[in-house]
Amino acid sequence: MILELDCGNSFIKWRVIHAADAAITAGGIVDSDQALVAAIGALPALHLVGGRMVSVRSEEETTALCALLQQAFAIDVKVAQPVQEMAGVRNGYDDFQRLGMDRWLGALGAFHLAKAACLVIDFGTAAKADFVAADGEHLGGYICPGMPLMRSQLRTHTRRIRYDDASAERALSSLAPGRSTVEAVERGCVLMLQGFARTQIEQAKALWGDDFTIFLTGGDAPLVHEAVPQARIVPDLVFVGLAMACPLS
Ligand SMILES: Nc1ncnc2c1ncn2[C@@H]1O[C@H](COP(=O)(O)OP(=O)(O)OP(=O)(O)O)[C@@H](O)[C@H]1O
Ligand SMILES: CC(C)(CO)[C@@H](O)C(=O)NCCC(=O)O
Ligand SMILES: [K+]
Repeated sequence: MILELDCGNSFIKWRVIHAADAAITAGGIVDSDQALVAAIGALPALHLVGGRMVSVRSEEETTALCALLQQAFAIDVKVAQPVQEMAGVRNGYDDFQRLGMDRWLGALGAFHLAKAACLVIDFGTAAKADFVAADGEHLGGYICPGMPLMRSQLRTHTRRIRYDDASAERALSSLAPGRSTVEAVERGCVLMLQGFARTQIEQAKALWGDDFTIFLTGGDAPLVHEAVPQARIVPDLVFVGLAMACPLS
């Protein structure tokens, strides 16, 4: 069994796969290193032989997590590293090392699945879009605040925007103009995300006509899907790229 980890800015997504056929045997989302060790440690019949990780956290945090996993489960965890080119995709940043590894692996995974021009839109803590042309050239992309950051900025910098998580969830049963603060904020932020997605698709159309595949990923992708029904939701797109960047055998 192999442990796979996607360490985002707010959450760690993890899963355990079989080495032989990549079948997923367990997985989850946690918000701390300790919760990760506890969740994995609680699995019955665990036989980890290795691990691979993508991290957008600092070098120190990433190294500390690898050490913790070595200590807890006696495994070496490979960390995906930036490269100029892989699997037919060429990194489009002026300095390839600066491109977020989650974005790079998402682009690799998408190009592998589409084998054609693709637009990857990832709605996590940050919202990001990346463009890969049909010849594998990564053209670059965009980064904006995602849903959690937009929400918390509004809460932090206004005095009268306050509401709890349960009412936030209820507010998203519709996107009609809000008749309460929670509805106005939650729906407004979702419309921002949808507008972001639509604008990226317009750009892709200008570049490639109708000849491209749209991938949606990240925890908040479902909030946007109704606005772009032609997109494929691939929640594990970063893991597809991770397997390509860190083959274990
Ligand atoms: N089971 C879940 N646990 C945590 N967050 C979830 C879950 N399902 C959906 N979400 C939503 O996903 C969002 C976080 O997305 P994601 O986990 O992709 O972020 P991240 O990887 O930490 O961020 P980034 O990729 O920008 O660094 C949150 O806004 C949250 O509302
Ligand atoms: C944009 C985030 C924070 C999204 O997780 C991550 O991809 C990152 O830290 N990127 C580095 C900056 C960049 O991609 O230009
Ligand atoms: K992420």
